[in-house]
Amino acid sequence: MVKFDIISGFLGAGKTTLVKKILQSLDNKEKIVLIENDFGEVNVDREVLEIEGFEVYELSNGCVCCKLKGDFLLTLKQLLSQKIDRIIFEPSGIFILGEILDIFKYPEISGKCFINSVTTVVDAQNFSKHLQGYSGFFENQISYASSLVISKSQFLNHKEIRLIEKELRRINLTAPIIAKDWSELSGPDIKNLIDENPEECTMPDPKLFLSHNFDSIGLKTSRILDVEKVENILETCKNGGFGNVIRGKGILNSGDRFFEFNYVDGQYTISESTSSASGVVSFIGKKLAKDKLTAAFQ
Ligand SMILES: Nc1nc2c(ncn2[C@@H]2O[C@H](COP(=O)(O)OP(=O)(O)OP(=O)(O)O)[C@@H](O)[C@H]2O)c(=O)[nH]1
Repeated sequence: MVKFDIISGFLGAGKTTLVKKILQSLDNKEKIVLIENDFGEVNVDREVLEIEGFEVYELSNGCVCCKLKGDFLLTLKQLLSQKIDRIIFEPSGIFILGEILDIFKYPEISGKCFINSVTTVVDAQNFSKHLQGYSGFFENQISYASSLVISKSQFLNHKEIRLIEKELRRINLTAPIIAKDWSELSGPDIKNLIDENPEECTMPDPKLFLSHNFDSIGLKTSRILDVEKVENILETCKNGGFGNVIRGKGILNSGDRFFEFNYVDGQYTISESTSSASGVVSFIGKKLAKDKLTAAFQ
């Protein structure tokens, strides 16, 4: 039977970062494929993961729990006709697990594949903001996790982390909670996350409905943009000049090198990229000023 591992978490929580760590920790004799679902029109994560040499199937411009559910079923059927051992699935940050469970009841899927784990990444830095602002998605993702992993814990003190753990335990009574700084996570820590779950995955009531009324914009650009220019754009995001930007990411060309940017709720980083597939940008938020964002990058 093919193992199906879900790495869930809200926008910008750290799913792709954890997927990379998981892939580096798993037995390299296993044939593993990835399904990346991005709410935006352009799938930046695919570019990031393919650089690392992994086989990635992309589902973009919507969420597999609603608009892309049919595409998800087709992709799954196609993958299960091949000889593989494990599928790692990174859903969009606004994914509702219950909405795809019926797919795992079809005999052609259930006879070949089972949900092995649901790991939810919880962003420590934005915990209160996400809990208050997007509680439907946020609590749903936490409550059905078989493991919870706190990301960006190094930005908070011990007491703040304990409070987050307490809140997580209120929402999910049983899942192990991992709050270590990710630079200290060992290979076995990561492998245990998805393969040693003490509890069987508890499956949610599939009737929960949450409206995906988020805006997104995906752009491809051949423009040469230097880092300072992109810093200015991200500062404008912070100040609300492009609407309410929740998440932004991209790979760009500064002329002599490629760089990646990551924007999550007012914080951003810019780092060097090994990608040669540059010129991709994606933003998700509410009431986005799409024309202004397009003009900034194109
Ligand atoms: N310092 C630090 N940064 C982290 C950690 N986890 C994630 N990040 C950063 O957070 C940003 C978002 O991480 P991703 O892994 O792309 O998050 P994601 O959940 O896949 O984001 P979506 O694309 O919205 O689905 C990146 O800049 C990461 O480097 C962490 O534990 N520590």
